Amino acid sequence: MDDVTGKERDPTTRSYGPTRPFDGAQAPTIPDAFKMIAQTANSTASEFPQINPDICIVNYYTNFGKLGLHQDKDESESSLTKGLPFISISIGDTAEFLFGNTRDKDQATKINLESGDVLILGGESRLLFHGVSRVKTDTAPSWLKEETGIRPGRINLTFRQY
Ligand SMILES: O=C(O)CCC(=O)C(=O)O
Ligand SMILES: [Fe+2]
Repeated sequence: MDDVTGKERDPTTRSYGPTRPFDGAQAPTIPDAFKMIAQTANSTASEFPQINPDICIVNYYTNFGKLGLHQDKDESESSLTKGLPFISISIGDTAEFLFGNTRDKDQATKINLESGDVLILGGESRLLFHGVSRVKTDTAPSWLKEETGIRPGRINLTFRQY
């Protein structure tokens, strides 16, 4: 697998760079094992191009966590024009995930993203509005809690190519 230097995202300016904004630390590379999972998932969605991820955003949601409807459009113009997919992996408690063509949550479609679910938005769906309306308390698989001691809440990883 190619060794692509990771990028850090500055949530304030919504831009990507080689270093972490608050302390200047170099962005680490994405572990090969993580990349492998993302790229294997990517290859099952054969209608979308294959990416070589250089960004992995990790979001942790407590059981009160939410994320408003938004579009992911901070990646390069070329990446967005080509509709390069992002691959999202959910771990822990189930999320109620919304997506739609506008920012209006009343018109959005609601699905559950359970632990282990993979969601891929690419091609024409790359710029869909999406967000998390709630995280459902104590819905993580019991084996996951027992084997890892994962704390309550949800972890989401999204892999992208800048
Ligand atoms: O947590 C999720 O499922 C979505 C995360 C997301 O939309 C993002 O990081 O841009
Ligand atoms: Fe997003």
